[in-house]
Amino acid sequence: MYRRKKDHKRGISYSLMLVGDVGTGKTTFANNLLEMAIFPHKYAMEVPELAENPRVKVIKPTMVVSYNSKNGIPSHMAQFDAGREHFEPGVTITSTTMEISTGQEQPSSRSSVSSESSAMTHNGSMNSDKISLNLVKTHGLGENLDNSMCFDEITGYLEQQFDQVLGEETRIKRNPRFEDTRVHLALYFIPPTGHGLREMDVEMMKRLSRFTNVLPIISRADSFTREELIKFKRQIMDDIERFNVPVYKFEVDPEEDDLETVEENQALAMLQPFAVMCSDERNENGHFVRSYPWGEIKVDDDNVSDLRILKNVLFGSHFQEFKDTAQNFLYENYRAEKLSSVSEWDMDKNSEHIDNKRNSAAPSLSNFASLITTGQFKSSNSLAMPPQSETPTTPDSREISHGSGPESPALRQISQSIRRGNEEIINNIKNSPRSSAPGSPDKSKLRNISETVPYVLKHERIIARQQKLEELEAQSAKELQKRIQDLEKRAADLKLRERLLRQQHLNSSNASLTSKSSSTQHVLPVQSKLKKEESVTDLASIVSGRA
Ligand SMILES: Nc1nc2c(ncn2[C@@H]2O[C@H](COP(=O)(O)OP(=O)(O)OP(=O)(O)O)[C@@H](O)[C@H]2O)c(=O)[nH]1
Repeated sequence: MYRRKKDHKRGISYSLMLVGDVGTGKTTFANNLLEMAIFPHKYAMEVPELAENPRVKVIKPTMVVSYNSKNGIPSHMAQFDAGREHFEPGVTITSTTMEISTGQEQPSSRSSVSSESSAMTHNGSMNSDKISLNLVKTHGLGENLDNSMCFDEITGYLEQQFDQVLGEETRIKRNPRFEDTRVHLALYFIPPTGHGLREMDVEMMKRLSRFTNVLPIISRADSFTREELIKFKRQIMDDIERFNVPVYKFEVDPEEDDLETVEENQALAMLQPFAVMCSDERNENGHFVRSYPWGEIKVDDDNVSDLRILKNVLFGSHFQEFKDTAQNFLYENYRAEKLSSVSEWDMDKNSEHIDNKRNSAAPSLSNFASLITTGQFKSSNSLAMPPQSETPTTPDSREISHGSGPESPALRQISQSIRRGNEEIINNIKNSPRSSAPGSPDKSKLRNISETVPYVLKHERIIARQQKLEELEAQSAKELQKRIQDLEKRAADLKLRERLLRQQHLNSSNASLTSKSSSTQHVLPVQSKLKKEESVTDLASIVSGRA
């Protein structure tokens, strides 16, 4: 009840991500989806007029939320300027939060928001009349020669949102203002090539699908004739099957679902991937249209664009389904994986990076291991460097690695016991979160976990980031070295060539001198002989001179 009241007040949170190559129409799509010119185009000369849709209110303006690639320094919460976006290397991720009113008091024109309202009330999935929509956009994907960094950046962002929830969940005292920014659905924009999926599309969608639902979208659908579009859609679905891309599928369960849902999902499955046509232009009736010399097309026309259907799917029929799948399936998988691997990871990393970590002020993961087995931190200053004189309550990985090497049976045994303890604690949290008496060891264990897990996750990310930077540095150093070698080789070649040319030149002048001297009846035989001896390679001329 309390949650519902809160939802009612704040609005149901919903997070969408728009991913795709540059120029695939993400900005135009977002503007059409919200029925207002909210996002400026990258190369637009004029900033569009805002606040055209009374149902949409911007709560948080567009901000950069990614760690951009500049030295790994976060540009977190920097204001975003679409006009300067191309100066940033890699990819930029922005987030815009808006409140969409879905109340019945609004005029019931055919719009995304009104259809969403009716669909949601009809499905019983929502009692609120507000949606707090977080629209995440990626900028710059496909602009770099090597896009792997962009993939990492985007999936890193998605993972970070999971980590934040995981950290929050494990706290004893929750933050009442915590905002869940897990992305429920990513719309992946496929450029209208007419040639199926590219390697980049397959890779990006696969990576996204670990953290969110993925819907492939064909952009700029007006590029195709009806037959071409059917063929292109078939090619894409074939590629999705062939490369096992786990996109969201409109599947049915005939035993569970009612007839209406079965029919609806079957129709949507036939339509997939949705092909949209969008525009910034409006006609005199306020409809978004694309006008061409031969006529005008409405972007909501079902004969040429799936935009209207997609809007209904996003905010109506599958709204709750996307949220549930993202939170109850994808996040739960991630959570279980993370919690069960964190202690093992700790042991491995500690033995591998023992020297690097010794001077690190970051929280030590070995704390996590020790608290799982004992329920106590090694030190109350766990986030700082542990004092040298401190005696740990359990043998931590440092001692183990000093004592008997990383592969010792003791280490394995401890790792197993940590795992068991970890699983036990997770089960305790799941089954009886309130069962332990105040001050009991379980409670202190839980408190310690709740304090540690957020730092463990953060620390893990920092180290991964550091490693990535080191890898990049090593790679660029290698490339630089290779270039230097190439340049040196080329310089040596050029020198050699220059010498050869000089000698050739010398030889030819000597040859002409010889012919002159012979024609002047051998007037200067000694000098010419001496000159030619200076040249090492011109053996023929020396021989002829001597002769
Ligand atoms: N023909 C056609 N053009 C479109 C469509 N949607 C958008 N465009 C045009 O495509 C160009 C790029 O559209 P944007 O919406 O800026 O694309 P984007 O993906 O946001 O681009 P970046 O900001 O570079 O990532 C603009 O000139 C749009 O007018 C469409 O459905 N059909």
